[in-house]
Amino acid sequence: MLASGIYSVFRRQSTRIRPRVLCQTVGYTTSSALPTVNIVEVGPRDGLQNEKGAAIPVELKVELINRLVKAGNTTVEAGSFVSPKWIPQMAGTADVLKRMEHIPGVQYPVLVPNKKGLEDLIGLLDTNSSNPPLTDEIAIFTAATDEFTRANLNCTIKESLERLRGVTKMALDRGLRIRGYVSVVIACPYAGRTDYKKVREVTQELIQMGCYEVSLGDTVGQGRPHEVGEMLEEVKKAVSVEKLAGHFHDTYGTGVSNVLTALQHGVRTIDSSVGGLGGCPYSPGATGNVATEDVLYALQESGYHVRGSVANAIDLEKMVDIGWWISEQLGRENASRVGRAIKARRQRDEVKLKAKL
Ligand SMILES: CC(C)(COP(=O)([O-])OP(=O)([O-])OC[C@H]1O[C@@H](n2cnc3c(N)ncnc32)[C@H](O)[C@@H]1OP(=O)([O-])[O-])[C@@H](O)C(=O)NCCC(=O)NCCSC(=O)C[C@@](C)(O)CC(=O)[O-]
Repeated sequence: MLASGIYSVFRRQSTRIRPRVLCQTVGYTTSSALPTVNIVEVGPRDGLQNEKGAAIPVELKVELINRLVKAGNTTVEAGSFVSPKWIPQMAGTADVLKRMEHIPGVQYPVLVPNKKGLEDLIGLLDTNSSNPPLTDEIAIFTAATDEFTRANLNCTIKESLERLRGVTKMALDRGLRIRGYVSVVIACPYAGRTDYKKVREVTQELIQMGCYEVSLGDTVGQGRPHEVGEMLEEVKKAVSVEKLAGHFHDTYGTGVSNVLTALQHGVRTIDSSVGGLGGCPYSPGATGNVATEDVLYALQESGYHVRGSVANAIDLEKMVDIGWWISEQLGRENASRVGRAIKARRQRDEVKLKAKL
């Protein structure tokens, strides 16, 4: 009964995880009949890549990833094999992969922009025949406007897709799973409002190349819920909603609303970032991703089940601790509203307890 329950929930996610491995390794159970939401924790990549100032030590990145997995996250983006001249904070991703814990059943995708990044990753995998492997998943990325791809990848959309065709072929030949990203799906910092038809075309191309899923990025964090809904309905004309994920930055405070809208439109995978870490190096003024804590709180008792490995969930209280810990380590404000509220609640509880003693 339990096993079939687990399998029926995970069958729809068969491209994301392998149920049998998962059951044996992290001992998940899920009897929930509720629709299951997958969280892709992007803090260690999308979050940290945008931190200004001194280089973030490898040890800190490793500790962040390990803590996130202990809190129940089952997909944690671990870094990028990009040019350190372009994104200095992602230097050392190979060392991060080598030093962090690898829990069977947990996915640790890494971004690669081009063949050079993929060759570096494959070189690393070839010299580390660990089981489980250091990673078995890459994420590739492009955008829905030429202006943004020029800023982010130094080429047009068409050129980026041509490059990515070579990357995906090589990755699939190597047995790696591929996740795709399309940035600026609602608005672009350089080109204004995005044409949703372009989002549809680019998403479709990434799926045809072999991505098992494409994450649609409101990179600027400017999207309003109705716009997210309109964009998704356009993309769904060409791509099945099971293959779509939502990636919302929270610049205008619409992150959680946009997550809920995406779920209403059938999306079941959401990217988010502990403590709301991040921004986008090529989207001036954009804040971090919607905070994972805020998403978890919004989804409690909402009719959705969030998949995770701690008591069959992601532990919100532990995520709050991590959000505060990493914010302090980085000397930044904690951007999670729920993180701040829960800390205040804990302080009040402590005062009440002391008063009773
Ligand atoms: C793609 C390039 C390299 C083109 O940049 P380019 O300058 O046109 O590339 P190039 O081929 O001329 O190479 C320039 C130098 O970079 C090196 N290089 C080249 N490739 C690599 C590599 N993979 N790893 C390490 N080094 C690399 C290459 O070897 C060379 O070194 P040099 O000869 O000058 O010493 C550059 O534009 C780049 O690295 N862009 C990455 C940008 C990036 O990582 N952006 C952030 C991630 S996307 C994002 O955050 C959005 C997302 C996914 O979260 C969703 C959303 O929110 O919308």
